[in-house]
Amino acid sequence: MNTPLVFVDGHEGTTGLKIHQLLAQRSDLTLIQIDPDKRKDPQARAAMLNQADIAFLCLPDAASKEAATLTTNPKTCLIDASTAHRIDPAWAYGLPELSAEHRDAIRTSTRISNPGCHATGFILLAHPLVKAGVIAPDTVLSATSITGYSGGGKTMIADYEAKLSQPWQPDATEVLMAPRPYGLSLAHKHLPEMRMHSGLSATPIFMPIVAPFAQGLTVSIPLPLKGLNADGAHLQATLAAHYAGQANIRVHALNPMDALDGGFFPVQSCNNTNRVDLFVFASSEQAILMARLDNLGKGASGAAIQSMNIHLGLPENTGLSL
Ligand SMILES: NC(=O)C1=CN([C@@H]2O[C@H](COP(=O)(O)OP(=O)(O)OC[C@H]3O[C@@H](n4cnc5c(N)ncnc54)[C@H](OP(=O)(O)O)[C@@H]3O)[C@@H](O)[C@H]2O)C=CC1
Ligand SMILES: CC(=O)N[C@@H](CCC(=O)OP(=O)(O)O)C(=O)O
Repeated sequence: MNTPLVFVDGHEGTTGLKIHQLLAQRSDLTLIQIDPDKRKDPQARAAMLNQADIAFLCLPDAASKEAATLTTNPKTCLIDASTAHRIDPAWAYGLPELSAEHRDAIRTSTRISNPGCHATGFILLAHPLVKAGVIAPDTVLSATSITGYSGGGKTMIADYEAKLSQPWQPDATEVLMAPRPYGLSLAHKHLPEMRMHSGLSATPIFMPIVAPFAQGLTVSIPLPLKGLNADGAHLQATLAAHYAGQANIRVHALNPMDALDGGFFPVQSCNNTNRVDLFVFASSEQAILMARLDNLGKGASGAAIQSMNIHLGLPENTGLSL
């Protein structure tokens, strides 16, 4: 039997390597590889892209856009991990849990854009509440996201790991040992998709924070309840109803104090899974919504493989646990 041919453009990077590792174990696909000396040669890449049934683009934005123009075979399905096509209406947005239409678009489109890691958490929290009319579309939501340094790809990983392994150079390590807020130009690259795929008309205020651990991410959205016409129980029930039957999304009970570790929220508990955990912590006046995921799992490689499985009509097993 012919199995689908799968090519990973950028397979030596963080996202590409993980996709490769997860797919190498599968017998229902055939991985095809580019000559390592030609991995950035447009002609060699074009040949691989047009031979593949599925091509993952695990590249910087400019190289992803180039890959899209190099792909002329109408049968090749591109799954792009970069930011390049996430608000392009010609591309399906690879978050199948948002709606039946999203899942259908992933199945039928040959252009699929993989969501950003921070955006995945934010949109999974905000979309159902906007859709249900609990949050008005013109609300200016704010959000923070704490993430491990692997979210910054090879360069950031090398920087953290070189410096953290040099305790004899306290000046270098001390800066990285503290969490580092960024995105302070208020123009983080995930904002357009966060707004569009949540159904918001207003751009959220978003501050990501990178911290000295490799992997794991949690997005938090603070929400005043006054004027919302909803209490914490209603927020939790709305999320639970929206994601009922979605294997990759776990909506926790309201105020799950047992999910905390001595009162502290464990940011890394979805690591090495393709799962997102959603939480509502609420008092009578305020709520904090939280989404936890593995930035390399459901935030990148896991989500991309899930989209491939849906597109090919295969079981949704990504090789990561749920
Ligand atoms: N890391 C993460 O958690 C997430 C990353 N993403 C996105 O996925 C994409 C890949 O990210 P990530 O894996 O982290 O990045 P990395 O920097 O780890 O890897 C990118 C890879 O692309 C290669 N590359 C660069 N230009 C070209 C080119 N013209 N042709 C072929 N290969 C090229 C690089 O080569 P070289 O090895 O020579 O540098 C590198 O191997 C990015 O767009 C990123 O924003 C999305 C979600 C999460
Ligand atoms: C720590 C760090 O730098 N993280 C990256 C997000 C990683 C990611 O999701 O990148 P894509 O937008 O390409 O999907 C950032 O915030 O820019």
